[in-house]
Amino acid sequence: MLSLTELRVARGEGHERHEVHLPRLSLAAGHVAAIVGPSGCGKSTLLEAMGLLLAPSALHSFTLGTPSQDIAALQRAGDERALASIRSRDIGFLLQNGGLLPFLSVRDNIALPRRLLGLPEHSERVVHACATLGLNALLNKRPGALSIGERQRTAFVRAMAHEPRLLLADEPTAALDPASGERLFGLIVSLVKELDMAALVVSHDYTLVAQFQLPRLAATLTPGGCRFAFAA
Ligand SMILES: Nc1ncnc2c1ncn2[C@@H]1O[C@H](COP(=O)(O)OP(=O)(O)OP(=O)(O)O)[C@@H](O)[C@H]1O
Repeated sequence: MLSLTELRVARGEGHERHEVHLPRLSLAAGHVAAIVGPSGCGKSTLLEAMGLLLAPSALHSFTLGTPSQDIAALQRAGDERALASIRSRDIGFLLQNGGLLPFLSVRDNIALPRRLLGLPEHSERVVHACATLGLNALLNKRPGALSIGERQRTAFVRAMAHEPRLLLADEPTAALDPASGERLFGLIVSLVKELDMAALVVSHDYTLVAQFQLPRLAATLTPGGCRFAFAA
């Protein structure tokens, strides 16, 4: 479902340059992996590169979906149109700051990805996710009137509303209490199975990562950066 080799992505310049290296990653449909590592090692950078928000400095191969799309070839060819289409249709991104549009209600923020793709607005999975995460009473509010945890839950539902092939979530439980965090992790794991998608979740919550038995893509510091590999 997702297969990638030799991804390098750099942040900063000169002696502040920090390079993230992912030698290989393979994720089967229906699986979730956690990205773990110390603050500043490059977890968000890795997620942004895989979400096609940040151009890699090197990439050998990157395929996604069934039938598979050759993302590395599109990047080499500079085919921005095809990459933008994959980004909006096949990838769901939950950013660390939520990234909700402040002038839209919770309902409209969640509806936006489906609207933009011309999909029917009603989705049983979205209705179920809103109910599971306790968002039903908040649907008419704007993000400015929500707590950070409520924004995070809304951003999660928006990221999965169009049923992407790949879900990328940056610390989705950072602002949640333990019970809400567990509900959100449970929902991610069950949705990913149900929809045969793949997901990468950056998390500092090792208790949840262990509880859901997620494989860990862990950081090792290297001179000038950091390398990610599955931990034993
Ligand atoms: N826009 C940017 N320009 C330059 N350097 C950046 C930028 N964003 C991040 N960095 C640097 O890149 C490195 C990796 O940052 P990144 O945010 O990916 O780490 P992280 O592991 O997600 O950290 P955290 O757990 O604190 O969120 C850090 O050294 C950071 O200072």
